[in-house]
Amino acid sequence: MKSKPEEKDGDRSKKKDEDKSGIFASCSFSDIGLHPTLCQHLQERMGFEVPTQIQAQAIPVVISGQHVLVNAATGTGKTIVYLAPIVHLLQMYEPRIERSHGTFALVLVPTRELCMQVYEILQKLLHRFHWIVPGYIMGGENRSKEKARLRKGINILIATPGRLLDHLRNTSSFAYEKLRWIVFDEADRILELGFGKAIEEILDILGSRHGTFGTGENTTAKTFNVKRQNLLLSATLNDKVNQLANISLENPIMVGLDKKISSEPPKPSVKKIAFLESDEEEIAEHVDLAANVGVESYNLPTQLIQKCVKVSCGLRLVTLLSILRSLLERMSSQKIVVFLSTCDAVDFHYSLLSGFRWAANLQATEDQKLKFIGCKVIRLHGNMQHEDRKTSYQSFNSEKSALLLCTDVAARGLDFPKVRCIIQYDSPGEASEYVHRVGRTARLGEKGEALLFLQPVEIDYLHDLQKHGVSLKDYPLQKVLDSFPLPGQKHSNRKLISLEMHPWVLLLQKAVESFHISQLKLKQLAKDAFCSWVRAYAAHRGELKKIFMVKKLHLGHVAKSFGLKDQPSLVGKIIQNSREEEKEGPEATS
Ligand SMILES: Nc1ncnc2c1ncn2[C@@H]1O[C@H](COP(=O)(O)OP(=O)(O)OP(=O)(O)O)[C@@H](O)[C@H]1O
Repeated sequence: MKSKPEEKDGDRSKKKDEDKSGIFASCSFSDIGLHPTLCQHLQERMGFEVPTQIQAQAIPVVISGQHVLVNAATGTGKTIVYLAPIVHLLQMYEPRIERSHGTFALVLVPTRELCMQVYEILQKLLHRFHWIVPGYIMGGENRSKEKARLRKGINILIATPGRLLDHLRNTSSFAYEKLRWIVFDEADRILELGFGKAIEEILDILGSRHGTFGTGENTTAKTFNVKRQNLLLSATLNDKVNQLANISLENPIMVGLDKKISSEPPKPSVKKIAFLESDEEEIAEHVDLAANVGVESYNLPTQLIQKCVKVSCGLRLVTLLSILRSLLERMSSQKIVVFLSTCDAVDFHYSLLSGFRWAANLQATEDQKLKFIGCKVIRLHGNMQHEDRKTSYQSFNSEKSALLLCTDVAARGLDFPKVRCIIQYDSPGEASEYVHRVGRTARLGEKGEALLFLQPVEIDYLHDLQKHGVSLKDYPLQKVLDSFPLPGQKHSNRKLISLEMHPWVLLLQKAVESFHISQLKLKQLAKDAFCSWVRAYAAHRGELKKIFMVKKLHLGHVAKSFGLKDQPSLVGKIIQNSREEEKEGPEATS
């Protein structure tokens, strides 16, 4: 580490340029057919000098009017892939479209946060096209205000599926006769969240289900003469995308980045999904992505550093605390996201991490202790009040340095700037979820690090990831623990000892337990979190059940990971139920 600063900076910027060269295309926005005003706006007001590779490949296809499925790595600019062509085509309408004409484009997203994010980008994009009205509708918002906005007219509408269906059924003034585009952003997640039936009903009402496009069949009294174009976008392909493609796309074109990223201009990676001959019509009705992609090798950002923290259950909490502290000491200004499996677990860790004060000397008075986590701690999950959820989202967006504790509600699509590290404290389940979670960092060629916590009994999960081309290095835990100063001990004196007996671990565990004792509310949160965590663990599905086996859990150690000395009593029942369910077959995730 003795290199001259100038060399280091030079190397760094060279490395950064190399990282970015695989992301951007060597053409301009006007080369791919966008209107000059829009190109100028993208460049000058939004700071997008050139299109990303996926934008260069997909935008011309979207403009051509065909149904499209876009598959590209996280953080490569898929939002612009659909918003820019829609704005481009809508602003060309002669005479100009008006608000009262109703909705021309509908964008369906799985979460409220993504709804707000897409809406904000759309607002920016429409700056020069003031006559096109954007809007959003989503769960948690005031229905009557939404009704009023729909009555006035929203030309490009961003929506979550439940609330959209609600308005389609109950808001008679919602005008969508001119609907031309339906976009599914993070398509598979919409189905995973259980919106499958809602989507089918939405497509039926809108007359946009496969086989009924624009015919008015199965639709309400409103008739449709407009040519429809449906678009699906996701960083991962799986059965759910397949399912949605089957019901919503007609002869789709699939656009995706080549797996091998090079600095060459983008090769067209556009393929027509194969359809069978007409005598096999019944089968030909279905797009079989699974057959096209096999076991998909996921596109992960090449500059992303991925590591696995192998640690037994009883040491999980102190390990998490130590890693967070080490990360924040390494770089005081940075953003970190920690994914947990349940809302209760988020609430418990939020209370602990935002309140826990510390001094290496255990005799220190409260006044002498400092916050263990020296940055703002924010939580985000689906059981929070709508307004609190909004505040958390906005706050993590704008903070320079913060720690976000969240469930998978933040796993998809969210584009928080400058997130440096993703910690998957609870495992993600499907490999595709791993990809989306880590995708909140290392966006658009930026640096990023991802750490996955696994217990020694769960190590087979790494093989599961490997099947999808994802491989992780070991996290140097011992080294990190050794780096913390202890009263009366010099760094160099430390011997290699087991993690359980590591003096830093023992000291920290003791401090957490005494903090716990002093906080009555925390104990209840810990108990609730413990129970829901075990329930979620027992709810792993399919093959994952063989890796995350609830009967292999040492419940005393699980309790310790929530700072509890004993395991709460309710848990015996949960285990018993889950074992019975294990015999009966998979259960729904909690
Ligand atoms: N051409 C461009 N030039 C520079 N920045 C861009 C360009 N296009 C998009 N971006 C920026 O790239 C970031 C990632 O874009 P976006 O959120 O659309 O990615 P994504 O592919 O949809 O990711 P995910 O799969 O996680 O949803 C955003 O901050 C966006 O503003």
